[in-house]
Amino acid sequence: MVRRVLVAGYGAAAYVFFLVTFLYTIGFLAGVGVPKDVDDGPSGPAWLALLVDTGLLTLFAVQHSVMARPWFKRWWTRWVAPPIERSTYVLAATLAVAALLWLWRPLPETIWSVPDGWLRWLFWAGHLAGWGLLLLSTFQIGHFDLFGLRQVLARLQRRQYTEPGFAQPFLYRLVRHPLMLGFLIAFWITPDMSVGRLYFAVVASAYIVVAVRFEEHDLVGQLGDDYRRYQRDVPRFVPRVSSAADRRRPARVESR
Ligand SMILES: C[S@@+](CC[C@H](N)C(=O)[O-])C[C@H]1O[C@@H](n2cnc3c(N)ncnc32)[C@H](O)[C@@H]1O
Repeated sequence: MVRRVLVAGYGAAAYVFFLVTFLYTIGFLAGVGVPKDVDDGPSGPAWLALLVDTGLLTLFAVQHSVMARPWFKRWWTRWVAPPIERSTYVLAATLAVAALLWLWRPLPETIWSVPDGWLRWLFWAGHLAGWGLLLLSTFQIGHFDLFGLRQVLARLQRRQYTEPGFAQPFLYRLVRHPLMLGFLIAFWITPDMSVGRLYFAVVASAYIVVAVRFEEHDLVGQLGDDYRRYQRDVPRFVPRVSSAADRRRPARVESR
């Protein structure tokens, strides 16, 4: 019993840590409500800022990509118990983000700044819509599974955990990667763009384009022709202009 409670506590702590860091990241990129944002930090030569920032982004990319691969999961679940595997992944990813937020060096020169007025509000609305899309997408494919909470809860209740499986709810019938599209929108639609923010957006967007290829490679491995059909029918990031009836009709993918 004590062990199961500890497992649940670990999962809950990892989730809370993620949530706080995620909210801080929104403030960090928006430059609102946080003590250190993307344009704050120690001043120094531009080459040093680029070196440190590239290292931090690379750390996140490597952690995220390697630990998400099926071969890595098979390997490390020999040591990490399956109920806490996802929470440990979330913890590692959050630590990599926290390091980035903490150690990021600014390049604050302005690239663009939308003047006060309706256009600036429009940019803010677009920016927030990106974060909203991201959050909504997590709920469409199982928010609490994605962040490891249902796994530890099942262990606490001595239930067998079953993965939610491949889903095609509304957003996933429009594009294959709505969650990543949310990130892209939040990175690029911003009323104030500095050199540092632009560098972040360029590198993070390039990483997203590469990371979804790895993810799709794994999904083709798991689902075969069903996923290939989904790839053919549903665009990667940019929704097709089609009728509402088309969108209601899911591509034929059975389960993961
Ligand atoms: C961080 S989520 C990102 C999902 C997707 N790339 C997106 O941008 O919306 C990554 C996890 O979602 C899973 N996944 C991707 N598409 C899915 C779908 N349509 N239904 C359920 N899980 C999905 C992947 O297998 C992976 O474990």
